[in-house]
Amino acid sequence: MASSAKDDHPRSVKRVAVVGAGVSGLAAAYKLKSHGLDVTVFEAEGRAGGRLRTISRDGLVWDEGANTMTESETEVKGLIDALGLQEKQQYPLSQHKRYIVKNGEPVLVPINPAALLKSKLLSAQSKIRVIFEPFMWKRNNSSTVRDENSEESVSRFFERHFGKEVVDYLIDPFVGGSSAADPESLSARHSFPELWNLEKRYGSIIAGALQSSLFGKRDKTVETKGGPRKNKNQRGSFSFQGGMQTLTDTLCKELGKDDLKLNAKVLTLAYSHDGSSPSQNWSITCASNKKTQEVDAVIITAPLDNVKDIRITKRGTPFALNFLPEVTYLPLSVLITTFKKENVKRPLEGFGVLVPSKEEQNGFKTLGTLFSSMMFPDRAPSDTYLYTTFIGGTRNRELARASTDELKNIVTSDLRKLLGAEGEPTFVNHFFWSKGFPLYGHNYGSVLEAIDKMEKGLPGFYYAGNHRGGLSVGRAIASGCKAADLVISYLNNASDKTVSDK
Ligand SMILES: Cc1cc2nc3c(=O)[nH]c(=O)nc-3n(C[C@H](O)[C@H](O)[C@H](O)COP(=O)(O)OP(=O)(O)OC[C@H]3O[C@@H](n4cnc5c(N)ncnc54)[C@H](O)[C@@H]3O)c2cc1C
Ligand SMILES: C=Cc1c2[nH]c(c1C)Cc1[nH]c(c(CCC(=O)O)c1C)Cc1[nH]c(c(C)c1CCC(=O)O)Cc1[nH]c(c(C)c1C=C)C2
Repeated sequence: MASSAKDDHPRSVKRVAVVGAGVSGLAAAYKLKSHGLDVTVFEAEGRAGGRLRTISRDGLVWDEGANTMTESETEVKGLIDALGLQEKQQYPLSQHKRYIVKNGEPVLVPINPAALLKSKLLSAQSKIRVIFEPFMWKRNNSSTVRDENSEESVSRFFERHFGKEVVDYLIDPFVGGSSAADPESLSARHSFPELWNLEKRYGSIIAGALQSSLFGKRDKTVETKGGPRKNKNQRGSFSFQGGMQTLTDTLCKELGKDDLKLNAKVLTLAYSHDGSSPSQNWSITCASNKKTQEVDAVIITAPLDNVKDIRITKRGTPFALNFLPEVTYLPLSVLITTFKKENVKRPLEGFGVLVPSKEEQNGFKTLGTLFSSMMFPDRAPSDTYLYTTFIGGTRNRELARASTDELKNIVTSDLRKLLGAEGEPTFVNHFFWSKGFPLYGHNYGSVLEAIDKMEKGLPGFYYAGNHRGGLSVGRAIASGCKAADLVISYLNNASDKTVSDK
């Protein structure tokens, strides 16, 4: 019997390597370790956290990467609970107040039908089109539902349903503020999979969303060991006391120093299983330590661009990754500025303001600004406002690379127009992400296929992170946790196989 054979010959603990100490890699490592496996995380940089990056200096706290996250994925709630981080979760004040610039002025984004009817954001014609979308679809059923395999852009998808103004003043700023991309470059199927499926099922997006949320209410409460629990958190976005990096710092603490190798860029991965044993099929070398490390399975969370640089061999033969398509990356600059409150003449309360591309004609050059110290007052002294402004993305790749001085002038000019911020900022900090975001563009389907092919060709090799299934922190965590589950069942299957082979 399998179990007695196991007891007679206790197997040493299985070892797993995780490449990349961003939030997906750390979440995967935490799950594997909680499962009793030996884990080593290899990180190329001298710090862990990846795109979660918080700085505290001179009484200011700011995030240079992700600023908030949501609990839309069940894995997030599970992780926060397991880490005991609920007490440190910080919900932004007035987070549902979000603004979009129209004709040079910030306009509150309507969050219900009554507010939409009153809003200055859309013309009467567009409002009518939104309200009548469910009926319009029925009339134009055959012409509006697109071919399932077509690679339709986000702009075309929404324009068919709601018209051009909705794309220009709702969709364009929304995708800018959640991916730094523009609606023309994004694939509708991959950027809005839920809406894509709603259209397929119901035709009308609005009718579909209403129906599915009515039915969904039943589905959203899930049974867990601790009793029924809401699947989706209704409280919206959040951060942590001390900023987003609190999450990855806590994960690192749980892992322990020995299990996390910094300045350890992975250079080679060799799969060498010869059929004699299921254990330690993988050898790894990294930059800091040329000594080879043996592991049973590998999870890679490095950006695909970096994966191409790793030399992978399978039983002595190079495993060429030339089938991986080019991923387009979007550059982004993040500018932190502070102003004395008395110098900001029209401050706004809420989450932040987004600038549609159309508003470039009114002289705006930024993508948007988070009202960071309005959301989290403990992030700046009480007489100071701290703002986080984003520049670049698909809208202006060149500007993302501009000097700190040039960007400071651009941000100061936009904040003067939007909030009446007068004079120079009292503090400026600039962080440049040369490859801030992978673009979920029209070739994204082939990226997913290539990831599958890579995993199929390499036993015990799994890929996770924000290139797969979503850009958000929550999706990256979910992806890491899924990869950890796959490793666990791969190792269990391998052990069962050997034991029964005996
Ligand atoms: C400016 C900005 C703002 C954002 N805002 C938000 C937000 O508000 N809300 C939200 O939900 N999401 C936001 N995101 C997205 C989110 O932060 C990321 O998608 C997520 O953190 C990605 O995590 P990851 O683990 O997949 O990748 P990463 O964080 O990129 O981690 C990958 C790690 O792999 C390492 N690595 C690369 N190559 C190797 C190698 N060969 N060997 C070893 N290590 C290697 C890298 O150094 C890196 O640390 C934002 C991102 C940016 C850039
Ligand atoms: C203006 C540029 C950007 C702002 N944040 C980001 C950019 C590029 C990056 C970003 N923000 C979010 C995500 C996760 C996306 C996801 O798939 O969930 C990313 C990659 C969170 C987010 N920010 C906004 C929205 C609508 C979301 C989705 C989650 C949520 O609703 O909270 C809006 C928004 N982003 C920025 C501003 C100023 C802003 C609204 C006023 C900055």
